[in-house]
Amino acid sequence: MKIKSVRARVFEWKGKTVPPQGNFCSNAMDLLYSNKETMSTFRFHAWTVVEIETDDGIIGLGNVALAPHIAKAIIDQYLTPLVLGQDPWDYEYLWQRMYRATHAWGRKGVTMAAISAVDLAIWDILGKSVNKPVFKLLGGRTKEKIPCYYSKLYRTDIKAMQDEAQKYLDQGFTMFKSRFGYGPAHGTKGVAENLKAVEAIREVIGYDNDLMLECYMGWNLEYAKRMLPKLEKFQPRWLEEPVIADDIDGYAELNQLTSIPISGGEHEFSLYGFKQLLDKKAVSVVQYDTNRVGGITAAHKINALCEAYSVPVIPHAGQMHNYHLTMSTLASPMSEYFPMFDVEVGNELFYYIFDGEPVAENGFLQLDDNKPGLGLTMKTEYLDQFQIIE
Ligand SMILES: O=C(O)[C@H](O)[C@H](O)[C@@H](O)CO
Ligand SMILES: [Mg+2]
Repeated sequence: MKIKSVRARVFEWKGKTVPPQGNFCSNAMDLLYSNKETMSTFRFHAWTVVEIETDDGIIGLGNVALAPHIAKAIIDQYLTPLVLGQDPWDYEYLWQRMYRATHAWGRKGVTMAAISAVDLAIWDILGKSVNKPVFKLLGGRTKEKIPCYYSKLYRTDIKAMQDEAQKYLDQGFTMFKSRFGYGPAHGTKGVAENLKAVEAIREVIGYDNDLMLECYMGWNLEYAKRMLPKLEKFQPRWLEEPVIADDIDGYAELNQLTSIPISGGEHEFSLYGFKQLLDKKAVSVVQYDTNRVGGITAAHKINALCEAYSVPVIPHAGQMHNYHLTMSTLASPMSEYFPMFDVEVGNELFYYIFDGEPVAENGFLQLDDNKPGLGLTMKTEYLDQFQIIE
């Protein structure tokens, strides 16, 4: 079997979006005095879809959400020539070709995200060519079904957050992730607001359910050191991305500071990036995203690394490419899960582009043993709300 063609298209969402709200989610731009509209630089309203066709007519689907237009350019100009005419079963060799050919300027960020998209499409082909779901090629079914946590609860008014938590508690979720709205730029009032929201959600879900707290790189080491002791009484299962991804020593200091585990990894890349995080004990939960980190070829290796370090893997964002990695290893106890809703930050765009995503039932997800490849097809019902760039 040989790769005959690679097609990368950018799906730009032109449909309805939830307007950005103030203090929606702390983020790396908050520290800048000029940053007026929070999260504006972290709204992903486009997605690049990669379709790789083989000489025997199998089409594999890959995807990338980070800087999709740049990712497409990298795929078109650099990665496609490296995989055309090659056997997709030589996926490690092809991954190394893409990684080494772009090493001088790639390694992390959008280049690794572009490599991930091509790699996902290759694995989709592999599964389809042997009529097996991808997780069966990685280690098979390690769970009867996948526990998942409800991920949203962005900062808004307290009553609305409590109503949202109650709604998904009633749907059977037992694990919830919420976002802080405030950070170092918001002073002691922001600290109080942050604590008020955590307390309010705990009032709804109680202490028999898990609560995870997300900073999305919006704090700094000093602020996080002030906040962690104040958060201990709320027993969060983890505190996520308290500082910017490059502050690995900051992560490591925070991870030893209190009883609260520090999580991260959705902005880390490649096996080497996670070796560094684990060697420094920077995180107690690894959260790569398979469409960023280097695809399935890289994520599968990181799963093994995490197993060796006894650090759980809970991939970012849910989405099918991550579910196969969670299903295929005991090192991954659960998945993140965003239900389908109006396009806001953009993680939800996945539901508008692809068909096949499992819907959580009572806080669990199921994958189909009989659905070959990643198990995704292209959705048509929202196509008129996308501008597609070939
Ligand atoms: O952990 C996450 O889900 C990410 O950090 C979100 O995608 C991001 O939108 C901030 O919540
Ligand atoms: Mg996160």
